[in-house]
Amino acid sequence: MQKFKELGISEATLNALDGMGFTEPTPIQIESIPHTLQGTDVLGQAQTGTGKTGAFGIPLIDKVAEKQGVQALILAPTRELANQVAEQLRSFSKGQNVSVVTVFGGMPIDRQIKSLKKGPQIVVGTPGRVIDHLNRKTLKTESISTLILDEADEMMNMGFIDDMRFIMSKLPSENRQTLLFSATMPKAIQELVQKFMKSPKIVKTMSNELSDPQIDEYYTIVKELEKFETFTNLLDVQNPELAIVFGRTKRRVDELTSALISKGYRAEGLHGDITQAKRLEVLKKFKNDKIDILVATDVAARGLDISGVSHVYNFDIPQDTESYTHRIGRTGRAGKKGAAITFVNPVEMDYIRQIEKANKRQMTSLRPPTPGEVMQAKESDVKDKVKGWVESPIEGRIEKIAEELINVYGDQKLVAALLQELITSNNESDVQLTFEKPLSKKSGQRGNRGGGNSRGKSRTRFEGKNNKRRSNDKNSNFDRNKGKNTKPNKPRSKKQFSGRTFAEHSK
Ligand SMILES: Nc1ncnc2c1ncn2[C@@H]1O[C@H](COP(=O)(O)OP(=O)(O)OP(=O)(O)O)[C@@H](O)[C@H]1O
Repeated sequence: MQKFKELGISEATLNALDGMGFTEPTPIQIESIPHTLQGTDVLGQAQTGTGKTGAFGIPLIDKVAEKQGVQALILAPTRELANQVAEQLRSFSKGQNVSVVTVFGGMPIDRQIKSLKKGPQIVVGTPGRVIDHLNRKTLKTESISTLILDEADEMMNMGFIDDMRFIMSKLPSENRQTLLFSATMPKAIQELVQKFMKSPKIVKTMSNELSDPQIDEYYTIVKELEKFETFTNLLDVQNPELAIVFGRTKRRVDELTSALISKGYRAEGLHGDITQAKRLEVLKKFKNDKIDILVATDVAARGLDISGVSHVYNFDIPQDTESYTHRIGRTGRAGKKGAAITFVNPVEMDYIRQIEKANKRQMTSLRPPTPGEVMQAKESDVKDKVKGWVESPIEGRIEKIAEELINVYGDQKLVAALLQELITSNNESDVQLTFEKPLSKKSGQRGNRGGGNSRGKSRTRFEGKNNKRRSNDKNSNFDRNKGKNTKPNKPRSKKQFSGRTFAEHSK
């Protein structure tokens, strides 16, 4: 197996990689790093979770180290992704004199201006805020020699094509190296971006399937009104380590989050109407195990790298195959296994077939858990919890109440009554989600997202009457969640990942 050293990476960067546990480069890193170091433009495509950030980020550190002024600009479609890329670059450059600054909307511009004045070598940002800084002349471009477009197809889907063109027009072009990476590269995008690049080297390390074989893919046929119950039943039976559940709209995400919280799950929502500070806080909580379920719109579909995500649930079927690929790619990362379960209304089955066809993979039908399986899962969950409770310190006054109750009812009867209450306690709360129309029946040709201008040129979109243009909610900034019930709930204990076993005997 090839080592980073053989790819021409410097000793200083090798030390940082060693500290991160990056012993061997991934295939996309092996294939693309030599070209990047030579200064060639690269169009890189590899499956989700296979190290594309390192593919452009590791050689970039060697390119910019010790230089003065902004050397590289990286554009990403969402603020979370910009932040994550910057964090990775800081890790790659540990111990070296490389400074990385992020610029994205929703955060105070003054602080960004101050950071830019200090002359970082690398700036990572979302297109809107980068343009803002270009117009204010607070982002100096004269020494930029590298432009990186991360998830370029998504930036185009979001309508950033003109913004990207504008940004490129403001950068030196003669000796500029342009790198573009994504897991999905629709033809229209390839054609379009090649105009911005100089004889790019196309590096593809995809297997035949677009979806990662590390991910077991299931679909569950369920009617709209039964979705929530089926979902919580699956959560109880599969007991994910961490789960991301995707809803189609912001309203759906808000309602689903409140409903999960009311049922005792540790969940929080993420969408474009939530303030940026809150969005970053929610992600931090998810990464630090303070919540188990992240409920999100497609704002979380691209690039987010959170280790421990064992399950992705598509509560609503995604509106196009690229979105499906990126959503499920939040699990099964860096060689780990994961499971993705897509809920499908009986009238939406054509969409499952389209995904299968596009990804050249069959999905497995997963029947909803039976009441008996759910009850069994709840019982074993409570048993696990009891162990922890018994081993934790218990206050004297509680011991006293226990003594009183045991004297009245006897210990077995008392424990049985309490267990029954624990196991069935959240069953009664009634949950009403606003009815979402299923995607309309049929089609399957290459679709257009509608909406005019440059949006919608790149996506293999399912066609149908209900396919309104996906709301570009990723960077808007209005906090609708204020005042919503976010009180902490009983944590649920973690069990071994059981998705596959369950699926196997439910085929
Ligand atoms: N050479 C390596 N050795 C070990 N771990 C690695 C290596 N390269 C990347 N990783 C880890 O693999 C995970 C996925 O990497 P990354 O986020 O770059 O994937 P990606 O291909 O950009 O995925 P996506 O398409 O979803 O954006 C990260 O946690 C990263 O730290």
